[in-house]
Amino acid sequence: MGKECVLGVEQLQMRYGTRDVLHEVTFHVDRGEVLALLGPNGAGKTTTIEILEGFRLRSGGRAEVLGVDPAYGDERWRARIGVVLQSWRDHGKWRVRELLAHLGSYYRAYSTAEVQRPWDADELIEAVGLTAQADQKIKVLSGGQRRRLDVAIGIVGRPEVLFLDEPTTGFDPAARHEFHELVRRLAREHGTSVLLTTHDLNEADRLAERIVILAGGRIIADGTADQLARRIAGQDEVRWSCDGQAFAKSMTDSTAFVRGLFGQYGEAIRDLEVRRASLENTYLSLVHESEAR
Ligand SMILES: Nc1ncnc2c1ncn2[C@@H]1O[C@H](COP(=O)(O)OP(=O)(O)OP(=O)(O)O)[C@@H](O)[C@H]1O
Repeated sequence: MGKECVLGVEQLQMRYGTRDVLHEVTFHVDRGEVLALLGPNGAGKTTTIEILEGFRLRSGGRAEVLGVDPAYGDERWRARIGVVLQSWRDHGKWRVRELLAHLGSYYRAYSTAEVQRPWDADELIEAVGLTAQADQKIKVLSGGQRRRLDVAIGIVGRPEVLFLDEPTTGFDPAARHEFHELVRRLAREHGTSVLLTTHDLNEADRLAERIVILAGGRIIADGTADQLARRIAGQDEVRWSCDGQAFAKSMTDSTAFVRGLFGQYGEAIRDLEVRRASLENTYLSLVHESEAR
């Protein structure tokens, strides 16, 4: 079965005044796919996401989300997308369950046979790990708990496409782990397509099936973490020790190297370790390469 593209930009351009900040950016996301948009500060990630959310008008090129040009998305279209915005501080007096039930009620009119809207408030609260805080006022929540609430607000309408702009900033490691599980479940079980920006390369590696790297408003890489790693030389690092001496070497074909090593030294080889280039190495190398051009 062919994959269904739910979101895409082609030759996308953005100009602020006389400055071009996006240059012919082209990528797409399939149904149920998690795509991470990475890039240094100022690369154009938020601008791209805001254009796709319909919050910003592009200067050129094409954009489509769920078959609609975001510049002309109506309420029905908006009900099918989810956006995680930063903290709902103005609602400090509301209680968690109360706010989610209230916001969810706006989506009821957009419920369909395939997608029941909104998400039941208690089920949603459990899914984001806020059960113990369900009856607390928002102003007493910790930073990480507020962020979980932001995520709950973003998905209360059971969106088909979810935009997450640096979603786990301020999460403790356990909250981050639970959040990753939630995003995977949304993609796998509910077919939600996710476009995520993050500076946490571990997060991108764990969550995303595909990674797009933007630098200076241009796409410099697009592929799986493995495909990107293969683009940089010396991708694997092999470490071993022999007769009490430690060795380390970077190479492209570690399998052949290890075979040769055992052929030559056999039983004398100890502490063998083979490491694929981390996404961090790959990312730094690709960004550095693009800056040198
Ligand atoms: N409203 C605006 N007016 C003028 N320039 C802007 C505006 N918003 C963003 N920019 C510029 O556009 C470029 C891209 O910004 P954007 O916020 O999209 O980058 P980003 O990749 O999301 O960065 P970060 O990782 O720091 O969040 C930057 O050079 C920024 O200064």
